[in-house]
Amino acid sequence: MSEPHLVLRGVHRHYGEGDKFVRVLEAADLTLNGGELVAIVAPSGAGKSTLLHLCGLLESPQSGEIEIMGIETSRLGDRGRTQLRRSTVGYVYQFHHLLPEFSALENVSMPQIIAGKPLAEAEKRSRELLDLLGVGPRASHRPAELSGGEQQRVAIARAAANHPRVILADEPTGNLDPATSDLVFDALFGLIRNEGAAALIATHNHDLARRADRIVTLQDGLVVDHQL
Ligand SMILES: Nc1ncnc2c1ncn2[C@@H]1O[C@H](COP(=O)(O)OP(=O)(O)OP(=O)(O)O)[C@@H](O)[C@H]1O
Repeated sequence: MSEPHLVLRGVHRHYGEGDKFVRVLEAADLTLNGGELVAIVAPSGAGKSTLLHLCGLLESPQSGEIEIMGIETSRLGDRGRTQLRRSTVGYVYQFHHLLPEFSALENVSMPQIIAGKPLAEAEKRSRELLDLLGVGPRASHRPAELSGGEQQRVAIARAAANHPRVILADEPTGNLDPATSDLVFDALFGLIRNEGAAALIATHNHDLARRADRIVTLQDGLVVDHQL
């Protein structure tokens, strides 16, 4: 079997001190393999966003190891972390965060251009992704000219633009109605399988979580397997 895309070992993360001390993760372990889709379902404040930020190298743990594509990240400096994040991680948020003055095609091309890809190649990849996610016909539309579900599918295409090995999604359907959530999840699932990425998706939607390969929750600072 190929190496896991993401591994957390004994990760500890707390915030604040004294009466503001909040222990979020105590000794969290998690392994995500390529093509695997894991849903994380836990109550508000349990630490889902914290876990995703740690996996995406946006925050550092106080102790423990986080490995992405075999690279142990604790000894990397800020530049090394940023480089690794840009080349291996794609992030999808609850609100799409697309750039309002740019078209769907430009929004998806942007991270590729920043990574140094020539424009024609970037646009080719963007069109493939937009087609795969069912929003190809909206490529020239700006975010305000798209529905909520379309905006979110463009945001997923953008997250996948640089072939990330790990896709992290924080409530990606949190502000969509059930039918649209289903559509966006279908698109996200199809994409992850197609690209062979590993995905960790925080969601409050149990029906969607059940469609993942595995469901985990956070309990006493640990990541534990969960059945709904
Ligand atoms: N920067 C911070 N400083 C202090 N405490 C923080 C910080 N970020 C998060 N916390 C605390 O850590 C805990 C976990 O927060 P987190 O946002 O990870 O939860 P969550 O499970 O994503 O919640 P929700 O479902 O409501 O978004 C919360 O109790 C929160 O108050």
